[in-house]
Amino acid sequence: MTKTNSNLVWHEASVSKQERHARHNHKGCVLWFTGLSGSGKSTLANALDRSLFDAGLSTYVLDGDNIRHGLNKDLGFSDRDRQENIRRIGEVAKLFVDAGTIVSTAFISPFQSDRDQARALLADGEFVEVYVKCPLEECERRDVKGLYKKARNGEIPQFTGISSPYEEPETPEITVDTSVQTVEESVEQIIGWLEKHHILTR
Ligand SMILES: Nc1ncnc2c1ncn2[C@@H]1O[C@H](COP(=O)(O)OS(=O)(=O)O)[C@@H](OP(=O)(O)O)[C@H]1O
Ligand SMILES: Nc1ncnc2c1ncn2[C@@H]1O[C@H](COP(=O)(O)OP(=O)(O)O)[C@@H](O)[C@H]1O
Repeated sequence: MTKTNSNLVWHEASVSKQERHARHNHKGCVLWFTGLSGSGKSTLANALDRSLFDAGLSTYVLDGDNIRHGLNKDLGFSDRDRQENIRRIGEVAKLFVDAGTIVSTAFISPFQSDRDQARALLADGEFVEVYVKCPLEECERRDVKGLYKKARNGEIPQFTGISSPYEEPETPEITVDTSVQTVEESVEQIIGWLEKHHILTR
C-alpha cells in the first residue's frame, strides 16, 4: 500500500458544502445498505433512488455494477480484498456526500470494522447504516443469481453466509426485514427516517 505523501497540501474548495446544500435543497448523506447476497440491497437501494430522484433530489447508487466491474475490478472476495473494496467505496461515497448527493451503496460489507471505517470518514449524521435483514434460508431460497447453489456445491469459495462470515450491524440507524416487509414498505420506512432526521422534507 502506498503511503500518504507528506508533501501534499490540501486545497480548500471554493464552493462550500453549505452552498451545495442550498442549491440542492437537501443535505448529502450516504445510505449504506448492508446484508447477505440476495437480501435485497440492490432492489431497495434502486427503489429508494427512483423515489428520491423522482422527487427532484440529487441522488446516485453505488453497487457492484459500477464498482466491482470498474474501480475495484482488481479485487476478489478474500477478507483483505473485501476490506479494500469497502475502504474504496467509503472514500467514493464521501466524495458524493461532499458534492451534496444522497448516495445509496449496496454492498454486502460483511465486517463491522470496515463499515465503521466508512462511517468515520463522514460527519455526524451523514452515514446512515441500513441493515437489510433477511434469513440466510430465504436468501438461499431466492438464489437470484444461482450463487448459493454453487457455493453449497463448493464451486465458489468464501461465499458470504456459507463459508465466509457476515457480521450483523451492531447499531444500525435503520433495519428493514425483507422476509416480512414489501419493497414499498421498506422504502417508506427509510424515507420516514430521513424526514424525521431532517435530511429530507416532504
Ligand atoms: N464469495 C462471494 N461471496 C459473496 N458474494 C460473492 C462472492 N462471489 C461473487 N459474489 C457476488 O458479488 C457480490 C458481492 O460483492 P460485494 O462487493 O457487495 O461484496 S463485499 O462487500 O466485498 O463482501 C454478490 O452480489 P449481491 O448478491 O448483490 O450481494 C455476489 O453476486
Ligand atoms: N421484500 C423484498 N424486498 C427486497 N427484495 C425482495 C423482497 N421480496 C423479494 N425480493 C427479491 O429478492 C431479490 C433480492 O435481490 P437483490 O436486490 O439483488 O439483493 P442483493 O443486492 O442484496 O444481493 C430480488 O429478486 C427481489 O425481487
